[in-house]
Amino acid sequence: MLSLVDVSYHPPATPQPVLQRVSFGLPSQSLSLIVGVSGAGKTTLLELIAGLATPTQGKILWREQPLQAPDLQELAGLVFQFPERHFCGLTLLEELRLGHPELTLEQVQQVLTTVHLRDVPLHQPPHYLSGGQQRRLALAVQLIRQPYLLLLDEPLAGLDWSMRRQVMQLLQELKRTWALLVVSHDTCELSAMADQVWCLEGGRLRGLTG
Ligand SMILES: Nc1ncnc2c1ncn2[C@@H]1O[C@H](COP(=O)(O)OP(=O)(O)OP(=O)(O)O)[C@@H](O)[C@H]1O
Repeated sequence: MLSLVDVSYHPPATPQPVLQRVSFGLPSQSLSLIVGVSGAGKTTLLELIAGLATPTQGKILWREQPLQAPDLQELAGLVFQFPERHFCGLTLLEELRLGHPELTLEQVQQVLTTVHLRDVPLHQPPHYLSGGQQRRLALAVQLIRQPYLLLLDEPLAGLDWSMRRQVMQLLQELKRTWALLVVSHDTCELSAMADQVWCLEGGRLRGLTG
């Protein structure tokens, strides 16, 4: 289990801390949801867990051991909001192998099967995929690194009803294997499948359901 213990984040540029004494645990095979209005600190929290920023106080632990940013970068896969805007590969294969040219075709096919993109040709440009397929590719880009934890920033944003359903179905499947943490500005459809739901308000976290 990955745990946050009294994590605060107070960059010098802000009069108030962005996050204050945030504590929670992320068990494997579960989906946790954090809701909060715009500016509540949701993305900042994901960046701390992904090792892209460092808490100014508190600890992030993995099996009781404190973790540093490089450990977190290994353990967590962060899917940004509108991830399709950040695709750089000219083809699906290139996108999946960015930074990991050693990945075998078998590993690539395996992850594409996991996200139900097995039938899409590997030479297809990512931008030719539908919105729902692009979100699934963004998940595959993180899954292929075999993280413990998937961090998802507004995974349903900008999708129509049928694409939202596709992505939700996939998240339901992924939580059988991975720990998932989703942040969103509303309680959205995902709260029905969440194992724990918290609200982030004024930099503090409070539980909504368990
Ligand atoms: N390093 C930093 N320096 C100054 N301010 C920061 C820093 N990191 C975060 N903030 C501020 O913290 C606040 C929370 O930002 P964050 O993007 O985490 O919110 P959010 O809940 O994800 O919002 P949204 O839903 O609009 O994406 C913002 O006001 C942001 O400007």
